[in-house]
Amino acid sequence: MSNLVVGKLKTLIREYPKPVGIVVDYDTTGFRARAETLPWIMIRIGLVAALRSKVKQGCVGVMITASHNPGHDNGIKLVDPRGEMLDQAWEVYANNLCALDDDAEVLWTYLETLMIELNIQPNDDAIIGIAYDNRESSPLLASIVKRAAQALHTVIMDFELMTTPQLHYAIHCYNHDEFHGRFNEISYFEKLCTSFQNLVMITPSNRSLESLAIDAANGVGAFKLAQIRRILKKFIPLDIYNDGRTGHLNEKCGADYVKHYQIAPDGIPLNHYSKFCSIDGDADRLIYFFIDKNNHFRLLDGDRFSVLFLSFLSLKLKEAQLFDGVKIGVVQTAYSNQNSTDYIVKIMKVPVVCVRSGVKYLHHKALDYDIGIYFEANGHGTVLFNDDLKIKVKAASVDQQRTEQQRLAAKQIHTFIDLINETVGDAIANLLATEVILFILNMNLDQWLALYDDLPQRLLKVTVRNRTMIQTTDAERRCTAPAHLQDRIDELVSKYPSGRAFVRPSRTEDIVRVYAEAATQIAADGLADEVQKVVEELTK
Ligand SMILES: CC(=O)N[C@H]1[C@@H](OP(=O)(O)O)O[C@H](CO)[C@@H](O)[C@@H]1O
Ligand SMILES: [Mg+2]
Repeated sequence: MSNLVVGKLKTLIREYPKPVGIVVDYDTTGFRARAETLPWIMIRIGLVAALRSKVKQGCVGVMITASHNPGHDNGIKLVDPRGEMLDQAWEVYANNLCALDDDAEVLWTYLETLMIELNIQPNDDAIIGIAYDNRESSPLLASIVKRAAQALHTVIMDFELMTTPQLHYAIHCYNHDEFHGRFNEISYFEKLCTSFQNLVMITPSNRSLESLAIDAANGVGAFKLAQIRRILKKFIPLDIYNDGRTGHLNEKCGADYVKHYQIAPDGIPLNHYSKFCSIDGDADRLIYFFIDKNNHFRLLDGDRFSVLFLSFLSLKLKEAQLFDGVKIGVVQTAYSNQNSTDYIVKIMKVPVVCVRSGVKYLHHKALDYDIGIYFEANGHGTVLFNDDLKIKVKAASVDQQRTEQQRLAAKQIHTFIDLINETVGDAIANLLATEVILFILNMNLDQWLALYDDLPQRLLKVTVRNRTMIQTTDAERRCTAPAHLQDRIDELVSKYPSGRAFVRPSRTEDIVRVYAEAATQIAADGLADEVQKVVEELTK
C-alpha cells in the first residue's frame, strides 16, 4: 500500500510542485489565492478529504471556488458529512500537511502517523463529493484533488458545476438516512420551488408577485437560477442579468461589489424594475436593492434579512399560538449595523449575540436556539430550526383543536422551513424566502427598508506590512495588538456621536479592514479615515 501511495504522490508532486518558501493558512473560507498558485495545495486537501471521510465513515464535500474574488483567483474548502463546514481541528491537519516539505515520503509519514492517531486503516472506505464554480481554473484544480484522494482508495462523486450551498446540501443528503444516499439537482430545485409555490397558494391573497431582477455576478448561480426561473415562471417572473454568458465573474457586479461600494451593479436595467437583488460568485450571499422615488440607490443587506425573517417567523408563531416557549435568537457580527441590533433587541425584544466574522461561527452559535437566525451584514446567512420545533409546528398545522387561522400560520412556518437550506446560507433559497415573506406580509422594499434607519457606515481596506500584527478579542470588536491601537481608537470614537469603530485583519485578503459607524455619513467617513491613519502609523 505505502509504495503505491508514495508512487502516486510522487507523480503528482512532480507535476504540481510546491513553490519554495510559501506559507498558507486554512481558515473559515478554506484556502483562497491566485489560481495558478493553488495546484500543490489541491494535493494536500485531496488527502485530508479522504482521511476525513474514513474517520467519519461518510461522504465529505470538496468545493472549488473563490466566491466573490476576481476570476483569476480560486480556492478550496471542505464540507463535513452533516453538510456543515469542516471541523476546526481538521483545519490544523490541512495546515500541517501544507507546511511539510514537498516530498512524497514526508507526506506519507505524516499521513501514517495521523491514521494511527485517528485509528483508521489506509484502505478503509472513503468517498468524496466534489463540485466547482464556473472559473476557468476549476476543472484542473478539481482533477488534482480527485487524483490525490484516489491515491488513498477514495470513491469520487463528481457533481461538476454547482453552487457552494448546493454542495453542502448534497453532502447532507448523501449522509442522511432519509435520502438513501441520493441527491440530485432536480430534486433540490423541486424542493425549493414546491415549498415556494405552496406558500403562495395557501396564503389568501388576490395579488400576484412582481418581477425581480437578479444580478447573478456572472457566476455559477446564473445557470442554476435559470432552472428555477423555468419551474416558477407562473408564480414569479425572475429576470436574470450578469448571467455569465458575456461578462466577467464578479466584475462590477455581484453581492460583494454592491454591498462594498453601495452602488448598483453594471449590466442591469435600473428603470425597468422596482426590486433587484445580487448574489455572489458561488451563490451563498444575497443582498437586495432598489432605486427610491428620489432616484437614490437603497441597499437591503444581511441585517435586513435577519429583521425580515424574524418579523415573519415571530408573527406566524404568535398567530399559531406557538410563540411562548420557543427560544428564538439572532446571531450577528461586529459589521452589523448598530441600529439593526437595537431594532431586534429593543423593538422586537429578541436577543442578539455577536460572534467573530465567518459564517461557521454564526452557524455554531445559532444552534443554541429553537429558531436561530443568522446573517452577516454582507448577506450570508440562514435560519436553523431544531427538531422539536419542527415537530411542534407540523403537529400544530393539522391540530383540529386549533382555529383555521392558527393552523394556517403553523402550516406557513412548516412550509417555510422546507424552503430554507439549513446546512449553509443559500442565496437562491433566501431569495425565494424573501420574495414569499414580502408577499405574505404584503410589503414592498420601501416598507421593508422603513423598519429602521441604518446608521451611516464606512468600510475601508488598508494595506499594511504584515496584517497579523493586528490581533483582536471580544468577537473582533477590540484590538489587543499592536500596543496602544485600541486606546487610540477609543479616543477617536469618543469624539463622534453614535460612533463605533473597529479594526481586524481580513482572513480572505491580504489587508486590514477598518469599520466605522457614526451619526452622519461625513462623520462615519471621518472616523474611518482617522482610524486608518492610526492603523498605518502603528503597523509601519
Ligand atoms: C467584512 C466582510 O464582509 N468580511 C467577509 C470576508 O471575510 P474577511 O475575513 O473579512 O476577509 O469574507 C468571508 C467569506 O466570504 C465572510 O465570511 C466575511 O464576512
Ligand atoms: Mg460566497
